[in-house]
Amino acid sequence: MSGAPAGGASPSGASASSPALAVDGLAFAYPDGRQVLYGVDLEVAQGERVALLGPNGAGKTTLLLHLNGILGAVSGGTGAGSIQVSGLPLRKDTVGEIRRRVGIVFQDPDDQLFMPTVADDVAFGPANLGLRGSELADRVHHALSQVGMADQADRPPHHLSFGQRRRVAVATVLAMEPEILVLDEPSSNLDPASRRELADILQSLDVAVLMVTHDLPYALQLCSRSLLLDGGRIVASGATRDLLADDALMRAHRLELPYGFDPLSVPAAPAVER
Ligand SMILES: Nc1ncnc2c1ncn2[C@@H]1O[C@H](COP(=O)(O)OP(=O)(O)OP(=O)(O)O)[C@@H](O)[C@H]1O
Repeated sequence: MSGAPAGGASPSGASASSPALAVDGLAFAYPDGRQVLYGVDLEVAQGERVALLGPNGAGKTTLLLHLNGILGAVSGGTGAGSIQVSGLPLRKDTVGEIRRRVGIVFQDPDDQLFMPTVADDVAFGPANLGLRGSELADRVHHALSQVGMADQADRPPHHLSFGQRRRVAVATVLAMEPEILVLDEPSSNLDPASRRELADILQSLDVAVLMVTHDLPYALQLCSRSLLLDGGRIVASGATRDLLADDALMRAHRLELPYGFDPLSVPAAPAVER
């Protein structure tokens, strides 16, 4: 969480009372001219978990890649709009701090794991921030403990199962003590037990989450609120249960629940006051 004083802005512009993430009027076209985002507005409150739903090609990944400046104006691209993370605006001079604050867990853990051991991978980011010695070791141990992988610290990542590698990828991001955890399809390719274990881990974390997912029961279980992106626009926003129970909305945007799944029969994730 932000170290800024409650209710006031720090010299960096960060504020503990600001939303964890605020996106305002985000528009973007790829260099080939294809317009993918059209004025996207969204907010994730401190401690809130929000699902970003939408059919293939809606622009979800394109949006995620803007959140830490991989795409967008700070990377030399074109577009419009603004992004703030706990009150700190994304700009060329803040992109380093924004990348620490926005922890993106990509769909393929092997995109994020490249060191000889699990501990080395988790240490990589905090070591780049300047942590050393016992401070670094404690940070690594804590992040691995948060995902139940502390006993695997000395193993090479490629000896782990896919589900374990995804948990380590989450730990690499948690070790940066982010303001918001951004997950791209966290339940994809997981067996039912690994899927449930990851849900338990995500529910135990005290950090805001924005989660792109096609796994609608997962969104319902973990996220009290969902946003629906289609054609580069937020077309619906509300309680996940209400969105999933809206048959006409679901059909209009190519979202389908598993056969026989009734969103009204599942306890909804508790809402966070915003
Ligand atoms: N590098 C690129 N250059 C041009 N167009 C791109 C590029 N990357 C993605 N697109 C286009 O942008 C649109 C949105 O893609 P994006 O991957 O953001 O959607 P998505 O909602 O994440 O889809 P999915 O659910 O399939 O992952 C698609 O039409 C895609 O073809």
